[in-house]
Amino acid sequence: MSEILRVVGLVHRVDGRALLVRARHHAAFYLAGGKIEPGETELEALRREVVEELGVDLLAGSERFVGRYVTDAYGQGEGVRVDLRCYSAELAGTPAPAAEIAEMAWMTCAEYLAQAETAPAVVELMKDLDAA
Ligand SMILES: Nc1nc2c([nH]c(=O)n2[C@H]2C[C@H](O)[C@@H](COP(=O)(O)OP(=O)(O)OP(=O)(O)O)O2)c(=O)[nH]1
Repeated sequence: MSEILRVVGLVHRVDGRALLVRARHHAAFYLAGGKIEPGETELEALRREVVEELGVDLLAGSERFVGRYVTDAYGQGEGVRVDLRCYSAELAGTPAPAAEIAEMAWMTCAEYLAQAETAPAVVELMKDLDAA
């Protein structure tokens, strides 16, 4: 049976590079963020996940919808899709890896595409950001 995960992701760019995270036990970097819990708005989920993963809050009112990407989910079994809603936002402090995040990195589109492993939705997003 096919499943679709409703996920929200943070698009935060400085000097042309996007902030990406890599969770423990995963090879690919992707957007900070995660599944939207029942009853939560997309921005509530984004804020909760960013605080958890990067130890920093979003600057209230700075959030902007960037785009929605429906692709195969990264790191899940066959037939699992992700519906990734992406928002840009300013951060109210300096991000640092926390909780299940093993490391973070700042990458251009070209640097992301050169990674040995990538997340399909992030490939699409990075190409769109590069073309904009
Ligand atoms: N945070 C995030 N998740 C993504 C992206 N692209 C993508 O396919 N995903 C998938 C991976 C996960 O299956 C799911 C996000 O779930 P989650 O971050 O709440 O993680 P989780 O602990 O529930 O999932 P799991 O890693 O234990 O399977 O969306 C992305 O850019 N950012």
